[in-house]
Amino acid sequence: MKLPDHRTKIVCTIGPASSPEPVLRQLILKGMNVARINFSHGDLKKHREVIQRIRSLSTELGVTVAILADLPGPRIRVGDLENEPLTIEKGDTVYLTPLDIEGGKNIIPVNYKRLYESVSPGSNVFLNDGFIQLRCLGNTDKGVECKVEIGGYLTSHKGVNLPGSRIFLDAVTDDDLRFMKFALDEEINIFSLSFVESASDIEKLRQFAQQHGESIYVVAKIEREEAVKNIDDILEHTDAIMLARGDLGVETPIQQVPVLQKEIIHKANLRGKPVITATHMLESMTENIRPTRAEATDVSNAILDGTDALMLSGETAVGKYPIETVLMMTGIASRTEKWRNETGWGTELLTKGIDELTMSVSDVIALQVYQAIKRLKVDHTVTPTISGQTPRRISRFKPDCWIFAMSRRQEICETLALSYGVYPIYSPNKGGSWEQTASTLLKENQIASVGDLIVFTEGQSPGKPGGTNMLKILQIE
Ligand SMILES: Nc1ncnc2c1ncn2[C@@H]1O[C@H](COP(=O)(O)OP(=O)(O)OP(=O)(O)O)[C@@H](O)[C@H]1O
Ligand SMILES: CC(=O)C(=O)O
Ligand SMILES: [K+]
Ligand SMILES: [Mg+2]
Repeated sequence: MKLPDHRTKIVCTIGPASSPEPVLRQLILKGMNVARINFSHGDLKKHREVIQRIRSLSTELGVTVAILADLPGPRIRVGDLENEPLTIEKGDTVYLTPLDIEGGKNIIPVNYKRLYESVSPGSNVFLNDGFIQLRCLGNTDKGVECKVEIGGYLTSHKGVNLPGSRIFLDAVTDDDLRFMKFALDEEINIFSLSFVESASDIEKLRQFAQQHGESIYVVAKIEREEAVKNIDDILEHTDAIMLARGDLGVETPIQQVPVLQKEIIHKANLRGKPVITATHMLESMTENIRPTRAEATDVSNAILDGTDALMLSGETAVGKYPIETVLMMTGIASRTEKWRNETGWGTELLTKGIDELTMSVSDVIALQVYQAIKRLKVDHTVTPTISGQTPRRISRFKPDCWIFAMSRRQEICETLALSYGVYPIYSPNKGGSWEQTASTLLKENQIASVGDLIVFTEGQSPGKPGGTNMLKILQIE
């Protein structure tokens, strides 16, 4: 058991650059808490190999590493292009076609059958994360005729966004269900869903899992205008959210992304739902060994906004420096957290508005744990947990001490890999009190020493989730 220097959780997207065993090993040793598998890319055989590799490294190194299966949702993509990259110039006319053909000069295939119905003259179409912008003129025999407003280079399978247009695709597609079945068979129980619009999309995923006898942890990806509008309801139903800034910056005005980030993180914090801030965090490190100043600042600011986790995408999936990128991220995180703990910067925001929420008994206990940590300079928090709720409720305040979450269930430990400052400990604990088990463990691992203050939470009816109703403050003897 070795505690990291940083308490912000690190999510790495795994791709060709990070799949080899030695790279995965280093990523885990340097601070990766969650491995994200993006089912929009790669093939199932490769995914299975990577999943098995991560599991065995996690056991060997004694580090909890959660696996997050990212489902594409109703994602529209460019099809295959004959010659790549295709140069698209401002002022050109191009045709978008739903036919499954190879794209070429001025004709771009799109994997969406009902394209003609979704767009109308004047609609905007964005390609490749919004870097290419088209305006629709109308439907023709050749396809949807579009004028290029902003040109660029296009390669196969890049994303297509139709902000403001109605999309006739299921929120959870057949592909999503196929990927989900595969992931459930691999004993993955953490899923993120792309392009969520409302809480019912989340419920569909849960129902499918239930039909397979599984209960899952859902991360709703906030990347559509609709999701921003429905954020309160989504937070009510989801387990966590991801600020998927890549698509969010195309689907909503990019100028609004920074304030949406702040508002949405705050709302999620208040409700004790973990947040992952994603996309372009250290983007330039995909190619370079040093990030830009703006990127370093972005990482730090997301932490000060109250994010639980930070995500790397291309940086670790296809980048030249996956390990260096994680080290850079954890370095910025530990500096920022130390400073926040010293100055209290932004911490008043973490409790702002909490009085207006209805609170359960365990919410009140969590708030008291936070007060105790602040006022008594508590050294460690220990929370035995069944569902993970108590440690998550404490974690939302981003306190200045580790929250050791002890659970009899490995899959709950994995979900806690997403919560700020939570150190999950899988502990079958057959016989013996949690208090004893925890004190012994912390002493044996030289984490706690004589005189240390520990906050310990407990439920009166052990075995019942949501039953935490006690708080004890103990001194290690
Ligand atoms: N398993 C994989 N195999 C091959 N390439 C991958 C894999 N995962 C990711 N990549 C590459 O890394 C890039 C960045 O990863 P990311 O997960 O952000 O994908 P994206 O397509 O940009 O995002 P999204 O699917 O969430 O819209 C991708 O564009 C893709 O080229
Ligand atoms: C991660 C993701 O899906 C996005 O940023 O759009
Ligand atoms: K995806
Ligand atoms: Mg996206």
